[in-house]
Amino acid sequence: MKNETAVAFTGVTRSFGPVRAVDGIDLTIRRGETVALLGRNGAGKSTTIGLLLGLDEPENGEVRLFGGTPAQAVAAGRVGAMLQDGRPVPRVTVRELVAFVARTYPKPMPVSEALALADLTDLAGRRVDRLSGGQVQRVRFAVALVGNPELIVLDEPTAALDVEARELFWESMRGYARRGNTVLFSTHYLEEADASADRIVVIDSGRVLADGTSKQLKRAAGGSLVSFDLAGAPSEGLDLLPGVTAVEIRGDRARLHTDDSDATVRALADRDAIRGLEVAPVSLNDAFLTLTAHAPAAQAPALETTR
Ligand SMILES: Nc1ncnc2c1ncn2[C@@H]1O[C@H](COP(=O)(O)OP(=O)(O)OP(=O)(O)O)[C@@H](O)[C@H]1O
Repeated sequence: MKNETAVAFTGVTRSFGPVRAVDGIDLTIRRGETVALLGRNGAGKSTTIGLLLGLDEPENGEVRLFGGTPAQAVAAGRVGAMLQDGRPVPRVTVRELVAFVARTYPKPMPVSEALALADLTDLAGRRVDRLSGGQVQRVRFAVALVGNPELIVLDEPTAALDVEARELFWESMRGYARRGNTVLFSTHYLEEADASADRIVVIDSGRVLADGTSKQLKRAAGGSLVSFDLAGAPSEGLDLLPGVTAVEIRGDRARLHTDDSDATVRALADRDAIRGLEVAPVSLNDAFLTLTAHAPAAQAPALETTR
């Protein structure tokens, strides 16, 4: 069961007028995986999720869920979703709303279990329209999982949550994933992808730029960063040093991306260029910036981090 395919995109495209929101995506997600869809504003994440859920149709290519169409998987109750827009329903309590949704699924989990997973047990009797933004997000999470779906799709689930609420949310999500379920979530938060996903798919301009574990992405972007003060020395030739894959000069400081930091540091020592030397692993943030550096800028290049 573990290796069975949950999600398969093959050559999927979707345009809006001149904008190619999804531009030939091939993507396979196996059952039990937790995958982060990471990208800048306008990268194509929500469009991809809409196609996955069958809310929208691809122009070219095909989307399959559990070997069938998205509509079949959704109708069979195998998919739960938490999308970006969704207003609280007035006047019903949290328990009433979750119970109502549960009745629309063929094999729901007990309502109390969904409430516990979303950390809502203490709020079960409260009216949904009287909750804080973070509490409403948890209700939406409970609504997404009460049908006991094998695949849960979360579009920027922690947008607008504070740090503590975000951590609680991911704890709940990991609890759900540990039961063997498949999770796909989109985010701009690099640390969230790093901490909560088995695999990260970076998309930009509707294309998959990178796909792998956070370790693999960091390695693809150059394994370490070696930085030092130029102290007035010329920067020519730094790109030719052993291991170096890219060079950035910021003021008087040079930052070398390297896949062999030992060899790079030895070569710098030979040049007597080790003033203020620092060696650090590439962060996922650096990896993301390197990977998207050559792509055309998205409409709003905001890159958020949780720290
Ligand atoms: N219904 C639509 N009509 C016209 N253009 C659209 C529509 N939906 C999306 N787009 C465009 O398609 C591109 C991809 O948008 P999408 O919402 O998929 O990106 P995103 O990665 O989810 O962005 P964000 O992080 O800002 O939510 C953008 O250029 C967007 O303006």
